[in-house]
Amino acid sequence: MPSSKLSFHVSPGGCLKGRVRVPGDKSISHRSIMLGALADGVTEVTGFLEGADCLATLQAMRALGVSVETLGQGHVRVHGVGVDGLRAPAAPLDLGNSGTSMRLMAGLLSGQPFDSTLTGDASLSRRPMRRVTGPLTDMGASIETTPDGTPPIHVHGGGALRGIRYDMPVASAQVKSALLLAGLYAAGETCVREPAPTRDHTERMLAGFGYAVERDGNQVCLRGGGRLRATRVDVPADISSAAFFLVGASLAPGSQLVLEHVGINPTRTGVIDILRMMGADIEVMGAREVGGESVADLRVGYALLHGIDIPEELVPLAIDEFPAIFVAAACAEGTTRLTGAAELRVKESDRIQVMADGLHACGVDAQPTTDGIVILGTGGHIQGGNVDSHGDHRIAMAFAMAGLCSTSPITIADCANVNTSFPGFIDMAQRIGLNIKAGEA
Ligand SMILES: O=C(O)C1=C[C@@H](OP(=O)(O)O)[C@@H](O)[C@H](O)C1
Ligand SMILES: C=C(OP(=O)(O)O)C(=O)O
Repeated sequence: MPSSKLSFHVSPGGCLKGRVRVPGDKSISHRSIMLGALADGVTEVTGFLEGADCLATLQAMRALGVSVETLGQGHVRVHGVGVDGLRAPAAPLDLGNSGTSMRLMAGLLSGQPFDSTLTGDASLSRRPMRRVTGPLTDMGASIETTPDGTPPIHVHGGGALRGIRYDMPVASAQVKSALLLAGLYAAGETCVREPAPTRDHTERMLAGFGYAVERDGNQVCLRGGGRLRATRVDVPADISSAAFFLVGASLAPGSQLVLEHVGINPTRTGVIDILRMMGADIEVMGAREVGGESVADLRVGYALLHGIDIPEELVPLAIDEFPAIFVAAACAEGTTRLTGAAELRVKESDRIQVMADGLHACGVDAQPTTDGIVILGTGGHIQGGNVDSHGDHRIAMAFAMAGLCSTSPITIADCANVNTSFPGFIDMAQRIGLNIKAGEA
């Protein structure tokens, strides 16, 4: 039976208790492999996310001639080949479900002397790529998408890149990172200006690999032609995965949970701010610096949540957490309004429409808008129902948490892609008290 038939079945009730460390940060894991590959020397990565998305990046790097050892339990050793050491791949690079892999690799491959093709699954093949191919073309790259601007992407290598100054029309860390990676190969300076702060892991990690990056307000610049020095990367637990349990524990009376060693880079903590504005009881404990990134343990207990108008400036800082936040809003007292989040429509699914449909299936009044949603919280429980995740990992895990505030079971279809970002989700969720089972639909 195809794995897309995997479904989750959540029974109502229960609460979340204990201490857990969710898997490694997806964004940092991707970058550790890419920069490790381009560095001189051997990079040791610990805490690496062994989910399908980051493994797609790892396989792509192997196909480009980089030796990458997977030593178990998130320990990966990357034998860097230097900025000029990649080799032409023998076949198209299949990046599965991973937008980050495709967009960052498009930048990286634009600077190579060989041709390459990037493909993905049905979801990735619908996602917009002109946001990277446009500015890469301005840098002198020869790069094509389909006429719709979707994958596959064909990169014709061998051209000379030149640095540009680019004002991003959308706040996207993937676009910023793609241009910085291409900028490593460009003559002169590449500068990217963002309309609002987005995750800055690329800039931080480049600095960790000894590459000079200048940051000034909303602009980041680097000069091409430098080299990267291998280093150690300790990947913190992914706040985007922790977010599901922050929401679940907030919704279920009796919950008391500690999420260990979570990355709390300020460009990622919008979910904590938003949930606290809604009344959540979240404590950041023992904040510390690990390899250029901040980490902390997060304690979360049950709290009565209320609806809010989500400040637009928090949107890029919580962009992947909205499916979970919508579930919190559905169980909260009063109305929650989100605006300025049209980007949610071009993720692994149209997260505004798919969440609205799922919430309707659970009896919640949720009105999608062009750039957001209005959710009328029930002030307690929602109904159960049958929800379709459309193969979107974050939708599947968000509705799994909804079981903690539903009156009857919730069945969620098409959940296999949870493995892209959170392998072991079912086991960990069961261990801390969620009444969830996975099965073939
Ligand atoms: O750079 C990254 O690692 C990511 C950036 C974000 O995408 P956008 O750049 O499209 O906002 C985010 O949604 C994605 O999960 C990971
Ligand atoms: C949008 C996401 O990832 P990507 O763009 O890498 O597919 C996500 O993980 O929520």
